[in-house]
Amino acid sequence: MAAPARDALQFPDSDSRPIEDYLPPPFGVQITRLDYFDKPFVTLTFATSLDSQLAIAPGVQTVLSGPRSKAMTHFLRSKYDAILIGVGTAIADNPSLNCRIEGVGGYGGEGLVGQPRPVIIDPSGRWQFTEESKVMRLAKEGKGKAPFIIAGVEPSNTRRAVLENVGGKFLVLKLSGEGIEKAGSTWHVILGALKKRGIQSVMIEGGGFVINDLLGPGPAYSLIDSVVVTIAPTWLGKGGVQVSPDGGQERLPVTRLQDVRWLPLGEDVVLCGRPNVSLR
Ligand SMILES: NC(=O)C1=CN([C@@H]2O[C@H](COP(=O)(O)OP(=O)(O)OC[C@H]3O[C@@H](n4cnc5c(N)ncnc54)[C@H](O)[C@@H]3O)[C@@H](O)[C@H]2O)C=CC1
Ligand SMILES: Nc1nc(O)c(N)c(N[C@@H]2O[C@H](COP(=O)(O)O)[C@@H](O)[C@H]2O)n1
Repeated sequence: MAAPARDALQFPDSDSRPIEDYLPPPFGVQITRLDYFDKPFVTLTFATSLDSQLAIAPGVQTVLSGPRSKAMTHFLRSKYDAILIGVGTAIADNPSLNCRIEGVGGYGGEGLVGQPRPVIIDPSGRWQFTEESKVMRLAKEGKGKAPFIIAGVEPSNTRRAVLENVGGKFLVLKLSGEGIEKAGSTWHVILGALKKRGIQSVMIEGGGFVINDLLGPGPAYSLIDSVVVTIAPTWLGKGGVQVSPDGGQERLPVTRLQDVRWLPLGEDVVLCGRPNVSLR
């Protein structure tokens, strides 16, 4: 018998229906890609202020989403095989990276059904996690899956032991040097490796480097299937972590989203859209 979900969140069908088209198939729209590359379905999702900032200062966790859009993020987490962040976010936020919607595994549901696999990109081993880091503790408690850490160098035996103790693993990939350009980008390497391990869908939550890199002028932009952005009614002011990819006038028609839907959720608004419509 599953434990009662005391701290679980609710997200009603009336709120989730307009978002479903932007989720991975079979729930969302089936996408036929002309530029065939075997990768998971990718949704870029994050919360920003009115001045396009993710956090009030580098390394500082900043609450932007209100209760309904926060529940929306957790609903999204239940629909993806994996949730991915960069190491800057792991260090700044000590995040849970689990799904706390009522009825998923660990929150009233069975096993770990509906829990995404946390994936942290940490090429040079900056994240000094311990068994008390939230994501590790939740994995131990059966409230989330154990993380995969994408590394660029072999980890120490100590780090490997802590991670493997909770059921996680290191994926050591070549993230620099020769071969990256041939692959397309580091994102091609990362997403290709996740697909090979059976991950069919990934929601990418941030932080600033990750989002700006994916939206920037490189080939990684073509890997994004949908975008779900929460916009909170607040300004954070200069000096924060900004979403503002490198670009230029000539890129504007390419980076404008299509199939756009705006959904008010409490005091926030959620923007859904698709880049790359021409790739389908
Ligand atoms: N409002 C929101 O929705 C969110 C806010 N945040 C905020 O963002 C801030 C963290 O952002 P950043 O410092 O920019 O860090 P980040 O989380 O984007 O991590 C950047 C680091 O990850 C590694 N990395 C990421 N992608 C890589 C790739 N393709 N290849 C090789 N290495 C890669 C690199 O070491 C890079 O320096 C924090 O303040 C956090 O609170 C983070 C996520 C969501
Ligand atoms: N949707 C959303 N709204 C905000 O206001 C945020 N600050 C974030 N941040 C992201 O959520 C992670 C923290 O949440 P959990 O502890 O995992 O529940 C954080 O790491 C960012 O990825 N997101």
